[in-house]
Amino acid sequence: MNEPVISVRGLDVAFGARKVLRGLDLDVAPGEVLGFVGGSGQGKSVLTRAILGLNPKQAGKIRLFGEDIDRLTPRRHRALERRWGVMFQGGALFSSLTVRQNIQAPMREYLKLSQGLMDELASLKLKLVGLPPDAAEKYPSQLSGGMIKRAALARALALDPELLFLDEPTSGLDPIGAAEFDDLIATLQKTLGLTVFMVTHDLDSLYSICDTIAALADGKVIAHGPLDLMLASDHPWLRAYFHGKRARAIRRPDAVGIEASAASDASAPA
Ligand SMILES: Nc1ncnc2c1ncn2[C@@H]1O[C@H](COP(=O)(O)OP(=O)(O)OP(=O)(O)O)[C@@H](O)[C@H]1O
Repeated sequence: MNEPVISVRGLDVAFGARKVLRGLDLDVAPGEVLGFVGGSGQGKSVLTRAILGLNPKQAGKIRLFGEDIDRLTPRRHRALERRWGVMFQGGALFSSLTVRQNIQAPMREYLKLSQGLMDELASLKLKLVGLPPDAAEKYPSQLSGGMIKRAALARALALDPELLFLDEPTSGLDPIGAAEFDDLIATLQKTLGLTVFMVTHDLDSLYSICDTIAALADGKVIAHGPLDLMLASDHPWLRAYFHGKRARAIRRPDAVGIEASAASDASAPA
């Protein structure tokens, strides 16, 4: 088996007396599109930030592209950072910079390129995420919610990453916008061969673009596998999540049996 792109073992993260992650294990394989789910406040963002080295951990090992992040020299760590892109919740664009400048921010930080080349690259990234050329000179406050997401995705792709972290990419989008954004992620993943770690509450995204799903509860990954494994799980949180009232609205052509079993489970909490 190929070495995982992300490997987490025995991860503990606490804030004071509050233990958020407790001995968490997770592997993400090359090319995998992982949807990471869990109740609000369970620690999905904390895990993402710990993997990115932005949250200190109390115990455990995190390996990225086979490298133990605790054993890297600052120079090696910086080289590794260029191999991933992050789209933070809400986009987190720099409000005082134009879209073009936002996309070029990682290039300025990590690469030494001429302004002309950075302009060409920024135009390319805009095209890649389906934004019109005139979006380049706009400020985030002049963009719609959907355009902000696309601009944030373009910035996450600025350094041609192999690994993409997405924190609730479709939140706040209307269903059509969310479906278009899912399609965009799926297309980019295939054409660029990305590994994707996506925190989401969006059941449609899980059904339509994720190869596997990992669920977080009580500080641990309680299940990790394809959708069918999640649907078959007896874990109360997974049953509530995948067979609750909201889940029943989701229809798949091949899901007759699943829907029948969900419909019969009238007692499952939403
Ligand atoms: N810097 C911090 N200091 C103290 N507590 C924190 C810090 N960051 C996160 N927490 C706590 O850790 C817990 C997990 O937060 P996190 O944002 O990871 O949840 P989440 O699963 O991403 O939730 P949501 O789905 O609502 O975004 C919360 O109780 C939060 O208050």
